[in-house]
Amino acid sequence: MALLGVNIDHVATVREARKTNEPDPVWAASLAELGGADGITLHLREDRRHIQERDLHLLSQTVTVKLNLELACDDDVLKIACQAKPFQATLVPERREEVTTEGGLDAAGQGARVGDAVKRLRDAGIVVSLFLDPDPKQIEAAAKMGAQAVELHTGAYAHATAKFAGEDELAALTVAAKHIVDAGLTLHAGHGLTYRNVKPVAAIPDMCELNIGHSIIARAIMVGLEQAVRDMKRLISEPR
Ligand SMILES: CC(=O)[C@@H](O)[C@H](O)COP(=O)(O)O
Ligand SMILES: NCC(=O)COP(=O)(O)O
Repeated sequence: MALLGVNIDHVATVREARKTNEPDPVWAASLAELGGADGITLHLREDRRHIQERDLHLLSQTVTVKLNLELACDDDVLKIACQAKPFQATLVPERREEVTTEGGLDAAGQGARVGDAVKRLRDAGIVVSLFLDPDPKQIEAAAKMGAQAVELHTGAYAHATAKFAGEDELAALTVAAKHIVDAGLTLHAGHGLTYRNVKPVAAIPDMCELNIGHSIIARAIMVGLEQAVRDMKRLISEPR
């Protein structure tokens, strides 16, 4: 069964809407753990629009499950990551103007930059995952540069399922997943997954970890975070 990493960015989004001190993503992480989260994910963006360095430092000391830090291949955040030493780092592309992460990392086209980031993180003892589109050349580049895992970007599948389609996108994810596993890398997936579209992705063979944020936090506003996490855990553990 795939592990569930709960992304708590959007708890911080609500806090930053008022630049105050609530709701606290550190509290949210504890509640997510109580609901059965296997991991906590956070994205320290260059523009600090939600998660702040203070959150990362406190979460590094308090989270008792796997802490997964998403970050760009940027010198400043790489330094912060190497000091905070989360269990895992997932390298992602970033554009200041984007509403959320739009595409996968270009590990094939920016091999030197991404490879250097992988090395710095691994030298600090951090497990490294790359957030990639389901594209064979990207997966091959990830394996060559020493990444240990690939998180498949499920955004195209998620967009399609919102229009009651998604079979082609799911097929592309399934083929890429096999490629990742055959290359000796651990298989993760995430982005745009919801209570409605998660089950087919959770059922992809060898799926090890799903990172889900927006949909869980949206439901948590209605039912509470522990319950929202429990509901998602149940879905990913049920057969398709
Ligand atoms: C990499 C990814 O798919 C997302 O988790 C992304 O990091 C989310 O960033 P935002 O929370 O800023 O949308
Ligand atoms: N890497 C994906 C993630 O952490 C959560 O993305 P989303 O569920 O907020 O779209």
